[in-house]
Amino acid sequence: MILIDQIAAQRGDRPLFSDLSLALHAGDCIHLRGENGIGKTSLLKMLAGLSQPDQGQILWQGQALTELGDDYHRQLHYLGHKDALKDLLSPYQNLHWAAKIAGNPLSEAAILHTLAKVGLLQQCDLPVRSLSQGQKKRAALARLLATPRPLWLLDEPFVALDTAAQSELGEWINTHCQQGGLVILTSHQKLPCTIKKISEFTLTRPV
Ligand SMILES: Nc1ncnc2c1ncn2[C@@H]1O[C@H](COP(=O)(O)OP(=O)(O)OP(=O)(O)O)[C@@H](O)[C@H]1O
Repeated sequence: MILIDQIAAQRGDRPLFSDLSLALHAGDCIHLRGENGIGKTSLLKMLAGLSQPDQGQILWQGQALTELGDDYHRQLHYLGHKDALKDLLSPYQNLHWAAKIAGNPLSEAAILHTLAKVGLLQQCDLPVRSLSQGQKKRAALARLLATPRPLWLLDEPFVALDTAAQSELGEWINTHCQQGGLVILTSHQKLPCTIKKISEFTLTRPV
């Protein structure tokens, strides 16, 4: 599904990684690990097609990301450290507009159903800026459930979530992988045991 083919990247004079290769398949859940500043977010952004490696290439279904452009972006959900929510809009409006802009408009019933799943029905019309950190995270995670896409790239998705919400996200990840999706996530936290099958990949400093 994804082939990372001998990529190298550096920030300023400092190499982040070099000669990094990895093959990831449908159904995989990968926990990308490594110390602070090692390059996990940088790698996730490259996998999301938001930045390019300095050397090597990343392939999706055999085609280079650089050739696929927007076709590739429609295959994935990228949840970064910033939740990519419009603060003045409500969770309902955020979901409505995100789906519409992505070309997959959602019905009112579908939006409310999704917001109920992430536990935000009561807050669905409040501006996001008035929500707690955990509620904001739930509003961002709603996109995963609202629009099915095979690849989930999740940067610290468990931060700010309470224990129950962490378990639920673990179940969604589990189901997604069982249905042939691919999940690559970073986390410095202990992962919920609801994720049944997960492989670790640890980034280390280049020698
Ligand atoms: N836009 C940028 N310009 C310059 N340096 C950057 C940029 N983005 C990241 N870096 C540097 O690249 C290195 C890797 O950062 P990155 O965010 O990928 O690490 P990380 O492994 O995700 O860390 P953490 O576990 O702390 O989240 C850091 O030293 C960071 O300062």
